Amino acid sequence: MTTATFGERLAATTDRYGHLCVGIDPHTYLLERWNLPISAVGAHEFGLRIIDELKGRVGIVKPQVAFYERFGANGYKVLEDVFEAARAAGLLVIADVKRGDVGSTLEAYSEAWLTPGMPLEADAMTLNPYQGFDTLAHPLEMAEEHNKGLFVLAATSNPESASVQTARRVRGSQEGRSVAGGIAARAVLWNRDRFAGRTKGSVGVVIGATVDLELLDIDVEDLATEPDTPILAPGFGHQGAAFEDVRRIFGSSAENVIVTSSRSLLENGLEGLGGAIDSQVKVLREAYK
Ligand SMILES: O=C(O)c1cc(=O)[nH]c(=O)n1[C@@H]1O[C@H](COP(=O)(O)O)[C@@H](O)[C@H]1O
Repeated sequence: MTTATFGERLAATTDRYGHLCVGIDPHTYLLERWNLPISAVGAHEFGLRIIDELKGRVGIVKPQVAFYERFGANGYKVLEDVFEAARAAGLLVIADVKRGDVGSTLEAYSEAWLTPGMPLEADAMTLNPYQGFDTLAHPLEMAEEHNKGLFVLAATSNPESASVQTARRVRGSQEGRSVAGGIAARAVLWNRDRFAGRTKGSVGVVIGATVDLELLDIDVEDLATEPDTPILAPGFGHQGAAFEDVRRIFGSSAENVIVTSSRSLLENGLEGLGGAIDSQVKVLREAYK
């Protein structure tokens, strides 16, 4: 039996559980609100309790590594446990690491997060392509080899991103596409090349739900051409985008969108988390009807 690609596993997960992905982001103020210590131990408890609460409700988690990394070696140790618990619970794990560097160094990052059997193995990782899309050669090959996924930052949700990502590239004397649009186009091309004949690609892009797609000149329809390009979409909830607008924002690509949500769920405390998840799942179910 051949192993399913990341894109296929992602589609099976969203078919079963819907499009919500819960971000595991143990901010200091959230650890305080959850009555947990501001330490690796607190971040450990936080992650495990969220995973417990998610079982059977949601299919995808996205631990934000920075909140663990700040506790040094202990932070990494407990992150390994959080990944293991998530995997044991049958969740797809997206390591939110946003790595980017020269190609030879990025190879080591991708070995850490994408190699089967490594302590920090995840199903997918986030990558920063702003040293040039071609620096991603190693993670792209490694993801294909191990049936992993990648999410490449294209149009990020933060307001500061526009100054870089809306910039137009110049081709001869012609104004070309936006920087973000160029990144998205490369991901689409990669999927067409490497996943031809499949319905889903495994190389996704990050497009914030808060961005102005017209200004960026990104046509999301291009991402919904088989093999579809998955979209990791932060910006819902705390950053201002409304969950009910997912179809309006992403059009025919909405089927391939992972709706990620962290603070707007986690601010409800452990007692309120289950209810908050259920209500976001319900709103999304309506939006996808
Ligand atoms: O890659 C990401 O997940 C990401 C990309 C982006 O453009 N914007 C963005 O907010 N994120 C991450 O998504 C999460 C958003 O958290 P909330 O705003 O609390 O839902 C954080 O972990 C961010 O690091």
